[in-house]
Amino acid sequence: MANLLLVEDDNTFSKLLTNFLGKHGHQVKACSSIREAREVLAKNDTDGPFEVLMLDYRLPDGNSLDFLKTLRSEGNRTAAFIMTSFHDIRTAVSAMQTGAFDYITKPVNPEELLMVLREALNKSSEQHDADTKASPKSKTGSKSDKSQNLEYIEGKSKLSKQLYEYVRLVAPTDMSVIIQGESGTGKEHVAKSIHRLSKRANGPFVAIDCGSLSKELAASELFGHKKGAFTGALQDKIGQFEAADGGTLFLDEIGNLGYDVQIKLLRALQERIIVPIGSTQQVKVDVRLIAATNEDLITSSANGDFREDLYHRLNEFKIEVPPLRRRGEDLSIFIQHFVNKANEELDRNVKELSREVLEIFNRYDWPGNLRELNNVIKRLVLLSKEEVATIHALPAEMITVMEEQQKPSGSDLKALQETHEKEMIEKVLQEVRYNKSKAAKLLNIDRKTLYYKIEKYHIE
Ligand SMILES: Nc1ncnc2c1ncn2[C@@H]1O[C@H](COP(=O)(O)OP(=O)(O)OP(=O)(O)O)[C@@H](O)[C@H]1O
Repeated sequence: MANLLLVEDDNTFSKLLTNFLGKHGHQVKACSSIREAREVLAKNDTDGPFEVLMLDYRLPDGNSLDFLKTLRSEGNRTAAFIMTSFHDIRTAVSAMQTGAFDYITKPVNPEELLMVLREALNKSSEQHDADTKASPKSKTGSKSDKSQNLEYIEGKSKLSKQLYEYVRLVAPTDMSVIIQGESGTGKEHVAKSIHRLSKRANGPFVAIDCGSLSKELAASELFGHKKGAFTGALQDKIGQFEAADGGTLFLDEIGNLGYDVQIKLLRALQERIIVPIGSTQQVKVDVRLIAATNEDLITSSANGDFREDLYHRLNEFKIEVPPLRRRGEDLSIFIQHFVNKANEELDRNVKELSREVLEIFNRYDWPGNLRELNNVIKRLVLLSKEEVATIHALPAEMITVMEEQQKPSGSDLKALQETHEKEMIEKVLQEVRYNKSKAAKLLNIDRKTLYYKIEKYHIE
């Protein structure tokens, strides 16, 4: 039995979920707004802490991503997943950067819900194990490796070949690397590949998700602390820099680190020395750093959000991981890989996907990249009892959205105009590396109009 917090403003759906989960042995506390959820979390009068937060995306007093961001910044690290309509999928994708564990599309399929919940509970217990361990290799705040399938595939497209050529080129050196790419493109996989092909392969690979750390926690997580250094520092703690000694430290979503921590990080990189919080003792460390980001750190440093000196120190080598929609023939290779993986995990025997499903997959632009493909296939396999997975196991709204996208016909002038407008905006944004001011200027519209159109056309 698990203790779950459900935040959902649709009362009928909320009751349905509560009953359904109750029948499966879980205890659910349901709230209908962020305010109410905050009160419940503050009181914490349930039997023990919540193990999983299930959050509807749109709530009457805000959206659950902002809510989650606040919770994370306050140090709450309970596993959370977002429930969202397919229309909001792009937002759900960014949920991953706010430290959500996963997302699930509405209407929620019961079997899928139980599967995601099971995975969230696994994650929650791993987190708990890590939090209660005070050993030097404690993975507190770090991304755990345990549940991840280490098997990976490279793909055959030109972009993939180039990607892995760079990986093999930089791996044996001790250079710091920045891995840039959209959410879910496989940046962590690339980082692990570099580690495995490096001279440090026998040393530890420690991954930290900077997106899910509060500003206060980040410094102690990276550099460790002495007992009593701050409220809550009940014992000495070794930071992840030390845990990664002799190996590789992977900092995911590095753009989320606060300015103070950035200064400390720069010093650690330059001098190869760290000082735990509350200590005066310097500790020598031998760590290779790999950082990942899905934003353009040059722009962030121009805006003053990211220190330029740190950027240059990290950027000894940069690797761009291409989005799935640009990886051409790789799509079918990844489909096969994820189908095999899902068959194994879910004890199914799906041999192939129907022609309609493949057509949709080929046309869809996969904003959540490999993670989204993996999720959609997992759902497809879970719901397919036959050897051929058909369109019926796809989220209904995915099919609707694809049908809508197909609509612009030669005679539908408005739709054609909109398609052209969308393509033009995407092209210009890419040209100016997503600098919106520059893009607005080139397109001869004001920034506000550009933002409106980006939202309207769901441009990333
Ligand atoms: N080359 C690969 N082969 C097989 N699976 C992969 C590969 N790359 C990524 N994946 C799978 O895709 C998902 C996303 O990968 P990963 O976490 O590495 O992406 P990411 O870019 O680091 O994501 P984020 O931006 O959210 O940090 C994971 O489930 C991972 O197992």
